[in-house]
Amino acid sequence: MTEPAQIGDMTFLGKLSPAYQEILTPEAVAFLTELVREFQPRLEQLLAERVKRQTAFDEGQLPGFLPETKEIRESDWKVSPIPQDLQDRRIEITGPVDRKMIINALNANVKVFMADFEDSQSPTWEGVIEGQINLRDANLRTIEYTHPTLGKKYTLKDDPALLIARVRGLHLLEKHVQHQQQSIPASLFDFALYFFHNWQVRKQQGTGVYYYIPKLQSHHEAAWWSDVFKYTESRFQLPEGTIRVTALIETLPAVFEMNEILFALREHIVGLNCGRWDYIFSYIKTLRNHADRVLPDRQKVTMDQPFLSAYSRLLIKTCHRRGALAMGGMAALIPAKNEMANARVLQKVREDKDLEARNGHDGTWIAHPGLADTALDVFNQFIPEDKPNQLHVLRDDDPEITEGDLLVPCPGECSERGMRNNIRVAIQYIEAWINGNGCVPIYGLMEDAATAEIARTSIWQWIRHGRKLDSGKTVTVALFREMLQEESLVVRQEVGEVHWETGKFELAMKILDEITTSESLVDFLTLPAYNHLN
Ligand SMILES: CC(=O)SCCNC(=O)CCNC(=O)[C@H](O)C(C)(C)COP(=O)(O)OP(=O)(O)OC[C@H]1O[C@@H](n2cnc3c(N)ncnc32)[C@H](O)[C@@H]1OP(=O)(O)O
Ligand SMILES: O=CC(=O)O
Ligand SMILES: [Mg+2]
Repeated sequence: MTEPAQIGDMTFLGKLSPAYQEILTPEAVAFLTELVREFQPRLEQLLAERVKRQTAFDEGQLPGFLPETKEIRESDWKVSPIPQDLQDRRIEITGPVDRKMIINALNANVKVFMADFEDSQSPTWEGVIEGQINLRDANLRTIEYTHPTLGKKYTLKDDPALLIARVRGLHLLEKHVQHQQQSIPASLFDFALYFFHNWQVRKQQGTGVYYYIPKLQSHHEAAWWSDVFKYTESRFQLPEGTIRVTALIETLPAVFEMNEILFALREHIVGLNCGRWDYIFSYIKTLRNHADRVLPDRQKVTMDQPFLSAYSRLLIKTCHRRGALAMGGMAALIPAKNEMANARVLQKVREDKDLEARNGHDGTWIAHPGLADTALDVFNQFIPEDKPNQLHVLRDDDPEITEGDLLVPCPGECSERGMRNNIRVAIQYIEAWINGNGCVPIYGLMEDAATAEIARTSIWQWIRHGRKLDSGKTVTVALFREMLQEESLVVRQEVGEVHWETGKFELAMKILDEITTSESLVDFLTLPAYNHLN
């Protein structure tokens, strides 16, 4: 156990090595403390609003466009002009803030690297502080890494990709840091430290400080972020717009407030992103009590399903009308080692990216450098090399996208195979996460916090509504528990006895059991899992 340490008004419960103290300087901590004092109380109110709103959905209401903000949706306005270096984002690679991955990502054949403190990062104390060290070194361009056993050296190429940092969601706390005996918001922790240590060097490089913000549920939350940005710029006497942000639209309530979110953040926002995996998770979570909107096997829930197609097309239409970029999402496929299997992966990625580019997205995400050339090839067919984006695609002639289009039930079967697959994925993902690894390849797919949420909430929802599987069995707690035992044996065989014995699989199964059989749906699996993280 590390002894608590005091820096200014903050108490630190995680270790403070000399390298960590370069990040947690008294000045950086003073800035973080100001933000916490100024913004944590309002954040708590916003989180309470989420609960109130969910109660209404649970009682039968459906999310929809807000009558009180009609004027914002219907009037003409645009977001601030997009800075030059953010205009061409046709391919963005994403990945956790691991040192080697950061170098590989910045060297990949992409325009942008989204450095992730969120879905793909398990927030151990070491992970989040070393992530800040790594990003500082990346911005300084001094970042290097030598593999401890292979001796392979990693350095940055001359023209690395543009770096955008994604901070943790508003619901998460950073338990290793306390202000007045209370854990502080993880979002402010990530935001403040990244800003403090990087604005100067980025200014010298002629650029701004760029962020992705995740999991917004309302335009009030966007307004909160806007005030955080304005406070920060004024505190450091920087021009408005030094901070630039792309917001993920990855919750069902937020899709009805895209205009309002852009408007609330109009001085700082440059685009919205279709975070499809959290969006699917949010569709399940928001409509948890709606028996007519239960989702089928997750393999069936693809971007060509009408409700997801409407989401992508409305996001593009809304963004382009307002002068903002409309980023696509993640295909979740990763290269296979076998050549034939890899050809199939690349073909699927090509099809997924083709749909996005054809819809009018300005760029897309990839999970692995091995997919960069394929995704780039597709987007280059829609965006010639001398053009930065597809902002000219206004989709004005499209039929109106209605509330009904965004909420339309998704057809498809709930299969026993799908349920068993969800169980095996969830066990393995939770086990990796509580061991400090937030993104893992499982059965040829990239699994992160968002995709794992779909796996576990699907089962919860199938239990809740007594779904019948293709095998004729009805999904109940007892059936889930029987399958959990059976599938754990499969996982045990797949990962091998040594990994099973040295890993935390039993604990992962216990967490999965708790969050799947609970009467009310646990908001995020990372909340109970965080209690088990160092
Ligand atoms: C829903 C969402 O939020 S999506 C966004 C969040 N998710 C992500 O960012 C996913 C990021 N991707 C990853 O973490 C990884 O690709 C994984 C875990 C899925 C697979 O990783 P690995 O098993 O290491 O893949 P693999 O062995 O094929 O890697 C080959 C090389 O590519 C590198 N690599 C793989 N993915 C990435 C990446 N996203 N960024 C940079 N480098 C990468 C590896 O570090 C490795 O480098 P090396 O040869 O120098 O050792
Ligand atoms: O963050 C992205 C997502 O798909 O979720
Ligand atoms: Mg997400």
